[in-house]
Amino acid sequence: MSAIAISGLRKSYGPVHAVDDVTFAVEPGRVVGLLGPNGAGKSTTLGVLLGLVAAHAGSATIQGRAYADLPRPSHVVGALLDAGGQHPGRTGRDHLRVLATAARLPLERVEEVLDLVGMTPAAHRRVRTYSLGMRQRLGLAAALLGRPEVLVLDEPANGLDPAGMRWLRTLLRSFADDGGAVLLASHVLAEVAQVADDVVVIGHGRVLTAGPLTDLVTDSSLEDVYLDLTAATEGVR
Ligand SMILES: Nc1ncnc2c1ncn2[C@@H]1O[C@H](COP(=O)(O)OP(=O)(O)OP(=O)(O)O)[C@@H](O)[C@H]1O
Repeated sequence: MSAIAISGLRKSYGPVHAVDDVTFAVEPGRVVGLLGPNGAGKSTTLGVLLGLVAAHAGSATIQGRAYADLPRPSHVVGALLDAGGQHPGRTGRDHLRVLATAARLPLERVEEVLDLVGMTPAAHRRVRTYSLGMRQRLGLAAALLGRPEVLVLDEPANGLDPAGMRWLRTLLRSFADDGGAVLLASHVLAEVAQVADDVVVIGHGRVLTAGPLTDLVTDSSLEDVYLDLTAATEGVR
């Protein structure tokens, strides 16, 4: 069974076909980069997958079930969509404790994930004092809380410094090498090129290409391939 299966997915906002018949899968042990220009439909696809956006047609499942039907979702999937969802007045540690309590996870796990993302020294500070990169790290800690088998990440490298980018890459690689599956939406092509096994490129809501990175990038760089593929869909809708 695929870790993530998206099939014939459609979602429109008025006249805009945000997602227009999108089909792809993420297998266990793979890091899949979801690429596409601004407004291509990446966030909408992830939103449907995580039960935040209702699709008009098709299906999006995690380990064979819609998100809403997962018995203990935090044990199955960890998501980082928008680091802005963190309460600014809470400390980083309290933010994670609230999430851990809601998911019925032991509070010791909070200390483990804080350590994992390198945030232990800043855990007592309020989120409003965090830099973007620190909020991203806290968001990743939240995603990892339930020891999920699937990670769904929207622009996780946003705001990370070079050391943070390398740390993230290592984390995602070892997560996948342990059998986990990662779906990673990103604009940072160099980052995707260094970590992804497979790439799905979408433009104007449609899949332009999908497959192993090594098949896509032979003589040219991922940037060249990506810009060629998306040239026809240039400009936001
Ligand atoms: N809530 C909404 N209401 C109206 N239109 C929306 C809404 N959400 C997304 N859209 C539109 O759907 C299309 C796809 O948007 P989406 O956010 O999925 O793209 P994206 O690939 O994530 O873009 P970006 O890289 O800029 O984050 C865009 O044209 C966008 O304007």
